[in-house]
Amino acid sequence: MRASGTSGATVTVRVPAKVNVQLAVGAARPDGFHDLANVFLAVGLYDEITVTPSDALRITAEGHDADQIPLDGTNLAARAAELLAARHDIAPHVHVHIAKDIPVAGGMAGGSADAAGALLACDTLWSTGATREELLEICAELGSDVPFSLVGGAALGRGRGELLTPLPVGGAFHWVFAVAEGGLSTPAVYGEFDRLTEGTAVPAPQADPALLAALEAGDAAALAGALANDLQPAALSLRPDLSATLAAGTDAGALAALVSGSGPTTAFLVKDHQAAQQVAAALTASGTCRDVRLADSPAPGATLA
Ligand SMILES: C[C@](O)(CO)[C@H](O)COP(=O)(O)OP(=O)(O)OC[C@H]1O[C@@H](n2ccc(N)nc2=O)[C@H](O)[C@@H]1O
Ligand SMILES: Nc1ncnc2c1ncn2[C@@H]1O[C@H](COP(=O)(O)OP(=O)(O)OP(=O)(O)O)[C@@H](O)[C@H]1O
Repeated sequence: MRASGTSGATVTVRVPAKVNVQLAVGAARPDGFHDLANVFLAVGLYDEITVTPSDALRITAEGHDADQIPLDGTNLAARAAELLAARHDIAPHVHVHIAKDIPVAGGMAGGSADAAGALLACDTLWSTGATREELLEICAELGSDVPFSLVGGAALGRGRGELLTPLPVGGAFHWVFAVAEGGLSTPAVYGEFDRLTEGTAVPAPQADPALLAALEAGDAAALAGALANDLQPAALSLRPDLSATLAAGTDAGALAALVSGSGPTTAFLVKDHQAAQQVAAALTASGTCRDVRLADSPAPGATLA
């Protein structure tokens, strides 16, 4: 096994959050996952992952909600470092520092971003020579959303969301995010989807051509008309209070509103930065969320800082 230290070098990677502009969910598969047509869009809220050679694998975190993530081997960033190291016969002796800005357990793929960031940072630090395909394979092992965190931009995720096809985006889209009190467990939301659809024929998930065309054209009004999240009824069933947040944003002039992924963060598509300020102010005044964030899309994937 080769030593992992490279003369005190430090590598920093910046990784975006995501919103699912379409999340079409099929029936549960025998392995417990659901087949998806998952249209990911990376948004400009970022976590920053810094890795430094150390005498053992160590995780530290700072920033918003940093106290809510585990600092042991269950942290997805630690698992990413370990998986890459094991494949390349390297000792995973690295200090991974996570500067967190993506809401935790909010349906914005914060943990997935940290995993993709740690993977790219360690790969750079250790000069493993891994191909992009190998990194994507490790990402898929870490979680369904992790490949997209590496790639960024916009992409259609098939399978359980890990099989990506990049999508063209013809312009900038502006978003306001309302961060809810507490979090929602992703398996619990998929479980609630199963409960709500029990006894019905769940159709095979398909990407909506009108939504893909709106993305390609950079047409916010058309995208607003096509936004869809099959997990939204399940998230609202577990968190009925989110309806008031959705209403507060649409009443304030958002083009459209939806639950972000498995929630409980809610996402508001707006026309421009002025509308974003207006919707953000109304959401804050509504008292229906604990924080409000503005972000543009698309954003690049995991990038060396
Ligand atoms: C809701 C989304 O964020 C939308 O992008 C993702 O589908 C969830 O992706 P993720 O958090 O990376 O999820 P994973 O860590 O792969 O899986 C966590 C759990 O979510 C459920 N899960 C996840 C993905 C999927 N296609 N079907 C599922 O049923 C399963 O119960 C799984 O055990
Ligand atoms: N590096 C990490 N950052 C955030 N959460 C992590 C991390 N590692 C493990 N976790 C755990 O994973 C759980 C999900 O957190 P995360 O922020 O990824 O949720 P999410 O944004 O809803 O994910 P997704 O949108 O992919 O479903 C949390 O309960 C947290 O304790």
